[in-house]
Amino acid sequence: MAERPLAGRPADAGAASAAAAAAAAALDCRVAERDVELSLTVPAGRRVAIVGPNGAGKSTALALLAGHLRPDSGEVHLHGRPVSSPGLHVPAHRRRVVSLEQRPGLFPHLSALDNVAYGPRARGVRRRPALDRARAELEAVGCADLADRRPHELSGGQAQRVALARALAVDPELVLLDEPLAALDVEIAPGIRRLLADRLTGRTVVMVTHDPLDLWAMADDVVVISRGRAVQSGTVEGVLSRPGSDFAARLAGVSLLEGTVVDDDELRTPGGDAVTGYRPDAETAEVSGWVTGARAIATVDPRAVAVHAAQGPAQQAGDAAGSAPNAGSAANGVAPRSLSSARNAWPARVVGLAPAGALTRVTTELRDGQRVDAEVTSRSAAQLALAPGVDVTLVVKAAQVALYPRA
Ligand SMILES: Nc1ncnc2c1ncn2[C@@H]1O[C@H](COP(=O)(O)OP(=O)(O)OP(=O)(O)O)[C@@H](O)[C@H]1O
Repeated sequence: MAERPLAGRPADAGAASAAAAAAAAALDCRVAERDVELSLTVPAGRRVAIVGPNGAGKSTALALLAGHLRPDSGEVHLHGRPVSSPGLHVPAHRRRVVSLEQRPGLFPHLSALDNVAYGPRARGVRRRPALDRARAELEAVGCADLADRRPHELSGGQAQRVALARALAVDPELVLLDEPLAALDVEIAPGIRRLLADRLTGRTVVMVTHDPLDLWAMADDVVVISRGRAVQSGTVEGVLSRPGSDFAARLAGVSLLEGTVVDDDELRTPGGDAVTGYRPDAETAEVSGWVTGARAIATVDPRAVAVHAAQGPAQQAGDAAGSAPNAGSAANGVAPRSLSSARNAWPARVVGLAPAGALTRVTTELRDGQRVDAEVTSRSAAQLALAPGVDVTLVVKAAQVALYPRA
């Protein structure tokens, strides 16, 4: 089994330094001015994405690894060697760390070939082998025919390819990516993403991104940070299939509801809505976390959510279950029961609409303010006259609501 990135505080200092010594990159430090206190371990050959809301501390983590920022306390290790610790700071240019950012940052007065050869030359490689290496790296990113061009003669995508060649020409121990696709046109980005995925496989990479496509295409593991602290980590699939925060849920494209366990297959939200679903973890050891009164989360795929005019479907759900409907509404503040074991019916209010390809994404709020997105055809959105402020009932099959104990 692959080693996992380790986020959060290690149990003791001995374990922490052992993990740091074994890792390709590790930081366990604090930057007081930014209220950032991060612990992160990146195993060799893994590509770890750091995600989180604006201001969470993602760039700070990259700056600590690159050597652009000194921690107030704690340590940064690269390949088992401390590079920042009390009384020690190895400067950026003496770390074998390269960064790819939104701007390629090529030297404007040098050709593409000389830009790529610059790194090996600066590390003492003789001119001819440095140029040979640069040609091979340009070839590998599909830019062999652009070797003689200056940066201003390259398109944005070509410049980013040359920047990748330049980064890899120095055999870095660690590659940092800070949203390298963010400034590219949507037609260009997919090709560069594939190239990065291909060229960075097997290398040790820490990337910052806001795009879930990047996670699936380029990352092995993901660390979610919030307010300067790591709050969840694991494989991309593990984190996105079981998001522990609203932020991770949005990345995964699902809505997240929190509540407390009331039954084997049901949680209740703070607003009193019953959320009936299925438990993917039920057969595993984590079953122990599912006890009445414990905190729990539900994830809901927006495409599984049907939007109905307020109250109507609750009535229908009750009819379908053959029971007397007792649905309340957002207006009267009475919690409607989930009227059938097969269905959920939640009163909600529309708070936003946005195009989502051929569909319309409807963002709604339950009575306790928790958000649930639904994707409906634009025709349905028009027929229901959906607009911010409109009360609706959301209907979701239990089979499409995944329930988990809260970690
Ligand atoms: N140069 C700085 N001096 C002081 N505080 C800073 C500085 N740069 C960032 N901060 C603060 O440190 C915290 C973490 O910022 P950081 O830039 O690392 O977040 P981020 O997750 O990269 O955000 P974004 O997604 O907006 O780029 C924030 O509170 C921010 O305001």
